[in-house]
Amino acid sequence: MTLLLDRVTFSYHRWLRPVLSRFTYEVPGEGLTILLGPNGAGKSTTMALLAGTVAPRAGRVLFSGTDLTSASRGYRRHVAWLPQRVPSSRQLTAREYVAYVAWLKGESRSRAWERAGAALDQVGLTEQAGRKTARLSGGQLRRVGIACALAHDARVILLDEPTAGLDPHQRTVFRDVLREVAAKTPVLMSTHDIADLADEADTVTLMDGGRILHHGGTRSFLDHARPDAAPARRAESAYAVLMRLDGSQ
Ligand SMILES: Nc1ncnc2c1ncn2[C@@H]1O[C@H](COP(=O)(O)OP(=O)(O)OP(=O)(O)O)[C@@H](O)[C@H]1O
Repeated sequence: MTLLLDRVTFSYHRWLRPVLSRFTYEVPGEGLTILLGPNGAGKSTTMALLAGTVAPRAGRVLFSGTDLTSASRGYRRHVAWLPQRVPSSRQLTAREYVAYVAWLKGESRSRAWERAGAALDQVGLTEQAGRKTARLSGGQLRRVGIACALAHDARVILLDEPTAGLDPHQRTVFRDVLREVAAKTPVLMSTHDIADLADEADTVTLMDGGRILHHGGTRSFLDHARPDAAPARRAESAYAVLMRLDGSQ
């Protein structure tokens, strides 16, 4: 699997300045990649382009060499996508919601139902499986969204801030799930939880202002930390140094 933004230019409106301009980025083909950057850096935009939910104004989005503009329907089955805001439904229970997404992604009805139960169990929501999603808390709804991303056999998983709004215990549960999932399927995940997740990641991408400031193995990212940074603060320090926030450059 290769997933690549090739010299992509994108703006939300024709008259607005592009968020990304001739932007090239390839999602690593294995393991967990975390996408870091300040608010407004372009992370969600990058992920939405990779998920095929928005189209570039120029350039190409290539999945294993095929341009998405000509193959979007088929492509969406291969990509699992957790958007930043998970819409709730008044009608559907958590299990129905996850099963519906799995069915849309090409699973048979019975398999989608089965997978939905297993995915909700993975994210610790079995007890809420029968509740309408509109009646869940923000963190629970986020976990329903994560379950949707896990409930079908995707070839790449894109998670936009999956840990936002999760309580500390659920973050730990999520980390365990993530480790298991990323061992089999490449995962690209945007996050502000650097300290929590840098240790788990194989690759770290840091972007700002629609540009990549760092892309490489986690160790090479952490090497940017100040030498006096405490071990538990190395990721935060590396981020500050690369973003030139620490006053040292
Ligand atoms: N729907 C929209 N309409 C117009 N501009 C938008 C829209 N969504 C995002 N933008 C702009 O695009 C730029 C990149 O936003 P994006 O959401 O991709 O950043 P981000 O790195 O995901 O930020 P955050 O960490 O806050 O989620 C920002 O300047 C933002 O204001």
